[in-house]
Amino acid sequence: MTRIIGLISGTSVDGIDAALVDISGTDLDLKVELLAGQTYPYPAELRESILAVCAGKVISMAELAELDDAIASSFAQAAENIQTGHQPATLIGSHGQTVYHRPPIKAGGIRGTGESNSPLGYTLQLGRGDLIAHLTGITTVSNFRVADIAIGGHGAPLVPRVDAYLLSHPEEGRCIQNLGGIGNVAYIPPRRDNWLEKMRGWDTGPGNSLLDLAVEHLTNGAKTYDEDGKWAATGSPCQPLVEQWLQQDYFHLPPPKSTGRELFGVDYLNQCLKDAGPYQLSPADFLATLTELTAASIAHSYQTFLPQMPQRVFLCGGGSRNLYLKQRIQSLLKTIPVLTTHDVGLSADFKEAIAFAVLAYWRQLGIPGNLPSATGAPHEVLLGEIHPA
Ligand SMILES: Nc1ncnc2c1ncn2[C@@H]1O[C@H](COP(=O)(O)OP(=O)(O)OP(=O)(O)O)[C@@H](O)[C@H]1O
Ligand SMILES: CC(=O)N[C@H]1[C@@H]2OC[C@@H](O2)[C@@H](O)[C@@H]1O[C@H](C)C(=O)O
Repeated sequence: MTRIIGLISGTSVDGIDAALVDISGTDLDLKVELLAGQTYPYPAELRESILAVCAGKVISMAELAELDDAIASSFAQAAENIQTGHQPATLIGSHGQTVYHRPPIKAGGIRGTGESNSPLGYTLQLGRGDLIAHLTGITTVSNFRVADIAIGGHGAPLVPRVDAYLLSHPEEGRCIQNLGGIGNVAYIPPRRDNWLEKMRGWDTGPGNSLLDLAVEHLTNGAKTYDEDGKWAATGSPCQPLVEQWLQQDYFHLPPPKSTGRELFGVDYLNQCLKDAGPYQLSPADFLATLTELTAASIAHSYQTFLPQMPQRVFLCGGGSRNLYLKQRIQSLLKTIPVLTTHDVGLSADFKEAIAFAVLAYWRQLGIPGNLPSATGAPHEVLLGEIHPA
């Protein structure tokens, strides 16, 4: 048994999710016990700097170094805090903070910004692992995405392989749908024959990113998200707009595919606001329409790209707390029950942090972490760089 800390700040940039776990086994015998899970919000100024860079703000190399280290220091602090009252961990798996993600040309081609002739994708997670190791005195694995990108993959999503070993079922086909800033799915067929090869995974598109940006816009920054989806629930979706938005190229691109705030960010929201102009929607109707786009993009992608529909869907990530979004996904998936991973014993809030603890553990054991059918990489590869304490 190994005690490990998993750390991630996702595309919502709401703060650092930290999980302290005990891990044993390696694949089908993999067991994870969550000892502690916490979200540590970023200091407001740091969050603003990160969001500005994600939205394309130009900064100097010196400012980049400063931001990298400020994020690493916050991650190290989160690692210290999560161990309080527990025996210390011997390893940290730190995803860091994505500030830029560009999918590879061959495997997808739809890029938000920064066109380049390079066939390889490009991804940048700040919060360097060497500083986290230095500050905590704990060996840290970081930079998980680059090895998959280097062989032509998307470097994302990486959680599906962990989902496979923690959430597969002998007879049931399952979709594990993460609703973070961006949404992503892992489809796990029943655990027989070549089930791992038959798995699928991709980024479905917006999770909470457009909703959060809209709430911030509609409240002049007073609120950052629609708690439990209560505001959207008082409105009605504008169906013609949803149909129009669903025509967008990304939703029709076959997986493997990945995306980020470069596409589903501020510019995208501004276009949505422009498109909505003629309909004169109330704020609640506008939010309900964005929620419907999010739900419909997920349901349509299952219907279009899965070899068969799952028997059950398990939501995770912050958006699984948005009851209106959950209800809309359920309604569009009709008779397929929509639950949360919490219902089968895995924290819906800390699953991603747990996953990066598992990926660090696999890295140390020399076990590959990517799932080629989800990232589009030609083969499995070891993920992450090890920074000894
Ligand atoms: N009670 C709630 N009601 C509605 N939405 C919520 C609630 N709690 C959290 N959220 C949403 O969840 C978001 C955070 O989710 P999460 O931490 O899973 O995202 P992330 O990890 O940053 O993103 P990603 O998975 O794309 O990397 C918040 O920005 C908010 O939109
Ligand atoms: C580049 C990047 O940070 N991608 C994130 C993002 O947030 C959700 C989705 O887009 C997913 O592809 C990925 O994160 C999770 C942790 C993953 O790799 O599985």
